[in-house]
Amino acid sequence: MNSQMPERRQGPSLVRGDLVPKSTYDQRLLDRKGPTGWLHEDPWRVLRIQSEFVEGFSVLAELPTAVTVFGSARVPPDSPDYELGVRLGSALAEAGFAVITGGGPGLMEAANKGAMEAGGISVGLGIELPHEQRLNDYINLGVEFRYFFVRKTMFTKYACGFIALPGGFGTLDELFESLTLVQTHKVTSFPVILMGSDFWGPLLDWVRGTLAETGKISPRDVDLLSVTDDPDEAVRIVVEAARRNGDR
Ligand SMILES: CC(C)=CCNc1ncnc2c1ncn2[C@@H]1O[C@H](COP(=O)(O)O)[C@@H](O)[C@H]1O
Repeated sequence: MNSQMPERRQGPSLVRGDLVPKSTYDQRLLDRKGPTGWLHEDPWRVLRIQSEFVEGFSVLAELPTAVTVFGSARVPPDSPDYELGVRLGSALAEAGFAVITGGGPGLMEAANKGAMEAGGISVGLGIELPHEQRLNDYINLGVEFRYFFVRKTMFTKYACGFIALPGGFGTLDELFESLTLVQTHKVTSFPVILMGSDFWGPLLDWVRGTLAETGKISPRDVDLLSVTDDPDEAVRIVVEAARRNGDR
């Protein structure tokens, strides 16, 4: 063998001759002049998604049993629905539940406000949006996510029930995702509660009428939803389900 041949050990491998690269792994790692296109490629995204799960699980794993509250981002503080959200957040906190919301304004803020004012744990799981936005002021534990689907896992994993206040597409998306998880037994003994009977009434009529009557859902599926205007009643439903599930 030619002892003049250049040789390099690279971790577990050995390269000689023309295969010896001009730089080392460390040099390339520390080189700030390299291209950055890989930041936007899928293998790197997968790592970023993984890190988001790791961060979310780490921050939330030691929460007490929580209830996730969904609701409109657009409701102003002087509206009756905001007031309902505050009362709901307080009632949940007084019953010992952490309250998880999407961390935004409107009814998310209302539920966080109620929870915080009642001395509870008020959690905001924020999402990066195209327009500037920060977590609301009534959160004592906040996590910001890049990916909607990672955040949605956190809404479910740490909660023992979902409560939907009035809302638009975002709330409906979260409500129906929750219902599908319950319907398909991906989560068990999980109450899904609608608060605001006037607001949700027409949707429920359509669920009972059109969906059930045309066989798109089973008649029993209608019972997966509870409706109330009373925060204490919502808490009672969650507590009973949590007891059945052995959560508390
Ligand atoms: C004023 C405005 C559009 C702010 C958007 N800011 C938001 N911040 C955090 N979560 C959000 C936001 N918009 C929608 N969501 C998610 O979707 C639901 C509300 O959507 P919507 O307003 O009902 O359809 C919330 O439960 C929340 O999880």
